[in-house]
Amino acid sequence: MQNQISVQHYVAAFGKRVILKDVSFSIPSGQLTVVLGENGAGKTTLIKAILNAYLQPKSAADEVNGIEVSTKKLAYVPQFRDLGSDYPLSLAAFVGLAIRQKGWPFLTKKEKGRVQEALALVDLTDLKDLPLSKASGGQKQRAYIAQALAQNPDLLILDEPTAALDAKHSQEVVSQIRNAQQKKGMGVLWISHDTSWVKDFSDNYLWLHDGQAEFGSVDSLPDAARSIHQEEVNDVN
Ligand SMILES: Nc1ncnc2c1ncn2[C@@H]1O[C@H](COP(=O)(O)OP(=O)(O)OP(=O)(O)O)[C@@H](O)[C@H]1O
Repeated sequence: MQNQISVQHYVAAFGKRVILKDVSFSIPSGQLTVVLGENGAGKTTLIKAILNAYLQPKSAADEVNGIEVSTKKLAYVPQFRDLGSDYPLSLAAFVGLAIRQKGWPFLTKKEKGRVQEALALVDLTDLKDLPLSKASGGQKQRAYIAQALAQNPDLLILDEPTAALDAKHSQEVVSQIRNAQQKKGMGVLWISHDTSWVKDFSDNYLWLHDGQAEFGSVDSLPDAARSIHQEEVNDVN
């Protein structure tokens, strides 16, 4: 199976503080990999390095800090985005914004179809005309995910997309993303502190701990990775 991300001897350090020590792993294409690790383990640092490797011009992208990203289109949904209470666009227009061609004011029929499909994947079809500023936190989060999905990425990176959602809506987003990932055959790299769904809805885990990165199938997810996170989630609740 082809790898979408290959990391060889990557080191993350801030001054003398080493966060990740010489880590190596590969993330296969077309699968859902959940990134686990306690607060401060280096998850966001690693994701930033992966995004940088993707964004570098081709000549430099082959190996940036030992990271190679082999994907044509990457979409990223950050952890928190506040678009303000006067944001003027509807959910559908917001989703369409990401795929509208430069210099062309209208979406083509095909592009409109992509917007509709992305909204349907996160169950927002009925709310498509709602101004984004009036949407609830969970609806906004789903709109951000729909905007990423409408770009038809080969690789979707999500930074805790369910962090602000209650258990019911979290579960819905998890299964919507899993459905979209399987339907589109895309890779998903998903930072999560909630491990309750991981065994049933993902393929692999990448566990960052003690400066190391451990990759494996979710069938062999270590209890230590699972329980630490459950405790964190329970603490918050
Ligand atoms: N620009 C920076 N300068 C100095 N230290 C940093 C910088 N960015 C991150 N760190 C430190 O690196 C460590 C890893 O941070 P990172 O945000 O990657 O952790 P994380 O696993 O994403 O944590 P969380 O679960 O809390 O989001 C933390 O101790 C953080 O304070």
